[in-house]
Amino acid sequence: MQYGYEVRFSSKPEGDGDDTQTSSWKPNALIMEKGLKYDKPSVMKGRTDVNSITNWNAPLVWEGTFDPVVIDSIYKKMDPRIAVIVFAVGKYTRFLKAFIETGEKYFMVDFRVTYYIFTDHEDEVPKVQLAAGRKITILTVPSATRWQDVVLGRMKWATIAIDQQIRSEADYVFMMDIDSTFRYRFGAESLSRLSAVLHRGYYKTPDRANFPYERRPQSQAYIPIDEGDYYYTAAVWGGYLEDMYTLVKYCYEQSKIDEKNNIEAAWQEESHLNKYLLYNKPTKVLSAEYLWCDYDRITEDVKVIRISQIAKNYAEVRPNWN
Ligand SMILES: CC(=O)N[C@H]1[C@@H](OP(=O)(O)OP(=O)(O)OC[C@H]2O[C@@H](n3ccc(=O)[nH]c3=O)[C@H](O)[C@@H]2O)O[C@H](CO)[C@H](O)[C@@H]1O
Ligand SMILES: [Mn+2]
Repeated sequence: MQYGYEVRFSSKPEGDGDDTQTSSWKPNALIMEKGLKYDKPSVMKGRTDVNSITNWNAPLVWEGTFDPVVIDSIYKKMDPRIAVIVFAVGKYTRFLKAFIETGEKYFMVDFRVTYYIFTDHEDEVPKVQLAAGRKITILTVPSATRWQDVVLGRMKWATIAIDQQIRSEADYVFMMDIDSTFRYRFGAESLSRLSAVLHRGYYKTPDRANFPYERRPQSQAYIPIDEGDYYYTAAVWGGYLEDMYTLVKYCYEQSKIDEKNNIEAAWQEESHLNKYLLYNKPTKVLSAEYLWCDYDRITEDVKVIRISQIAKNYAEVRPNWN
């Protein structure tokens, strides 16, 4: 039985051996084991109903655009340490159990994963049995009276935690919303220097002017009406630790400048994230399969749902309304 619980923040990690273990992970090394059996890839056949490449030549990942056997073999060779950063502040601790339990079933199965749980209610973190090589680290953060402070605060606390601790413990970092459950494989095909997920509500929006980007020039997140590629969700994003650190810190710093100027971006850190990713293109774009939601009809092109956002009563779970 492994719970692997540790509670710490500013203190130096004690470690169980895992933390200091050097990983064999190397960026960009696409080395596959010998003798692996898998279907021959075709140059002619593939998904024809959706685009699976961006105009900067990055993969746009859908079910059917990768072979899990091949991808897993490559990334298992690197055996990266994967950090998942989630916040469960106030009433959001109720989402932890299902998130972790389903994560154990579908998220990076057979990989080394640490769930970093940032919470103001350590005692409400459930005991979930984890597979070998996986653990939970609890980090305490202050409570909040505005949900906006929690969602933006994520950028601040994640910046500090990466600096103080996570940098020496992980190769990849994912930032995720906690109000979600895994439903289907979410695996190594999602790994790259910087991977962002298309927001399910806007992935088919034909006109970029209709993206909910921040449109006020006074905000650091401002994007002119005639610019933009896609609208990305801030509920799931990931990449190499240092690239993620740069981006998380960017969102934190930009929102601090906004705060000084008495402005809050339309969709908080999501607006800053979208601004960054417009000018610093992600190296993989993950389709809306990677974040759907319980209350939206499933569209024809979405063959599987890997994470689904739980339908929740905003007024009931959030500390404030609007
Ligand atoms: C699907 C999607 O695009 N999600 C975005 C959308 O989220 P949502 O409307 O889904 O926001 P949300 O209520 O899930 O808040 C985002 C996350 O912050 C944490 N939290 C929030 C409030 C609180 O009291 N306690 C707490 O722990 C928790 O991890 C939660 O999952 O808008 C937010 C900002 O407006 C963020 O950009 C989310 O990533
Ligand atoms: Mn959410």
